[in-house]
Amino acid sequence: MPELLEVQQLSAGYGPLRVLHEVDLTVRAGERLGLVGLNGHGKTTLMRALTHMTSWQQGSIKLDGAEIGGTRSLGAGRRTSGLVRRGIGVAPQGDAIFPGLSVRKHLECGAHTKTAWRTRQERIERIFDIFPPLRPLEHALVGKLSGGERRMVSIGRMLMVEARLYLVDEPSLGLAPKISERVMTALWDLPVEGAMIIAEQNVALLTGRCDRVIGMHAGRMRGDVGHVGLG
Ligand SMILES: Nc1ncnc2c1ncn2[C@@H]1O[C@H](COP(=O)(O)OP(=O)(O)OP(=O)(O)O)[C@@H](O)[C@H]1O
Repeated sequence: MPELLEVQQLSAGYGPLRVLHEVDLTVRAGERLGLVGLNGHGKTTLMRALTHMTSWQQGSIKLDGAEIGGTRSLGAGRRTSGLVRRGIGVAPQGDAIFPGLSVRKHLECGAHTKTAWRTRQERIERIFDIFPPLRPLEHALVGKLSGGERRMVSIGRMLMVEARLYLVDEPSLGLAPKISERVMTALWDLPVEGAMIIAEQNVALLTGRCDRVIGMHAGRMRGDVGHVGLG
């Protein structure tokens, strides 16, 4: 499989704080990579650096061979919308949802390309097939949903366009074990042509639901934990 994401010597942080230290990482097309590490070791910061959401960064990030990294000393988010258009989809930690909007409106927010907007109805149907509990909640306000349902909305919104690289940050956070397993299994079952990185503290949840798991400790990669996929 060709390399879809190639990260070399990526450092990033916030103000004077350096969180990532010369990270190297390669992800192949079709691969689902689990990123494990304890709280505060830099998993979220790596995902933010891939979308230029840290306050500064340096190092190379190649997406499908094109350089999207480089040195940036100020200004989180200036290139983020361009990177999303280039094919990076994000389900951020802790949902980042709008409590006053309905499930349908959230999913429509994810349809940000012209093609996705034109075909949003069938895309929403597909999300309901992936997460059946959302179907009867189509017009419910997201603020009234359970944690598990909100997580499904957040991931569903990410899936409304075909991304090359999906970044899913701690899908199990705050969820009951059974619901976490359901969400993780749905992620594993998705037919994805690009690649997916799933950050997770609970390595057991990744077992059987990722092709490869890498550890992260104190802002550095800790090598492959192992190939734990089913396929
Ligand atoms: N916006 C920010 N400003 C300053 N420091 C931050 C910011 N976000 C994270 N940090 C710090 O960066 C370090 C790494 O945090 P990060 O969120 O990347 O870790 P993580 O492995 O994803 O853990 P978590 O599971 O809590 O998200 C921590 O020391 C954290 O306090």
